[in-house]
Amino acid sequence: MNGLEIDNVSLSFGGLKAVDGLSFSVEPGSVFTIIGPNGAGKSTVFNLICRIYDPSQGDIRFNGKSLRKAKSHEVINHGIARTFQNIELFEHASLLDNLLIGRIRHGKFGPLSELFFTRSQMRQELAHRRKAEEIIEFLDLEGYRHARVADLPYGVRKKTEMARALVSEPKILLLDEPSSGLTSEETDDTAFVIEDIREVLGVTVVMIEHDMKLVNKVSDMVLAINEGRFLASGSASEVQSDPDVQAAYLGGQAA
Ligand SMILES: Nc1ncnc2c1ncn2[C@@H]1O[C@H](COP(=O)(O)OP(=O)(O)OP(=O)(O)O)[C@@H](O)[C@H]1O
Repeated sequence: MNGLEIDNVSLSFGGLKAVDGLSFSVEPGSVFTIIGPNGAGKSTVFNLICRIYDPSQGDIRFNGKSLRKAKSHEVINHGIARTFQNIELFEHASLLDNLLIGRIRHGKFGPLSELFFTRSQMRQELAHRRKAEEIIEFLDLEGYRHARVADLPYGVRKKTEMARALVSEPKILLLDEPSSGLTSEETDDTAFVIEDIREVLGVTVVMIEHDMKLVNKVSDMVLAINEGRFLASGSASEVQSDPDVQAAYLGGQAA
């Protein structure tokens, strides 16, 4: 199957089943949102996809190929990029340098060839810069190109993290709570950005999100989980009106 498949995956931390026999699939070209109360296992699912954790059972496939043998740093070579719940950038580097670091998977040269700056390396360097500039323009970040990330407002840093993931030209982008810490105006802007990522760049989006307004606006498909297990899936409104989902939110902290 094309797209991302999570097939009967489990992972425990000591006695706690963080993900428990979970299966779902993500259609290419869609925006797929995972919701669930705090501690439901959402970020653990992302960490399993990105090979930060190894599942104790089950398989994760992307375009039919198992990711189980991939190392975490190789996941990007499969066309999977992500952002984090807590922004993870090189704070003391400029926005542009952070984006150029995000191009690493496209580098074809070994350390020795770095000593000799050949014509093809120059062409590659130019291609990296062009891609970085294209994404800067796409996300309206032109004014911040040379600013140090640590000096940027929170919302812009969040966008920078998205940009850093996008310059790797992923097929699928995992967004961990893209609206967290944003103002409602910035969250509205994020909805447009996500739609453009899908429509203009043709990138599939899988997102973890608590803000139901954003979920309703952009999601083609929503999956609700609780205690690491499947609760419901369907359209945003179907999932939100599901009695099991409502009970899970009432049982825990509301999202
Ligand atoms: N590295 C870890 N070691 C031990 N327990 C962990 C670890 N990571 C997550 N957990 C536990 O696994 C469960 C699922 O955590 P996870 O972070 O995936 O939930 P979540 O749905 O992303 O929550 P939130 O919405 O609060 O971010 C929680 O009970 C959490 O405390």
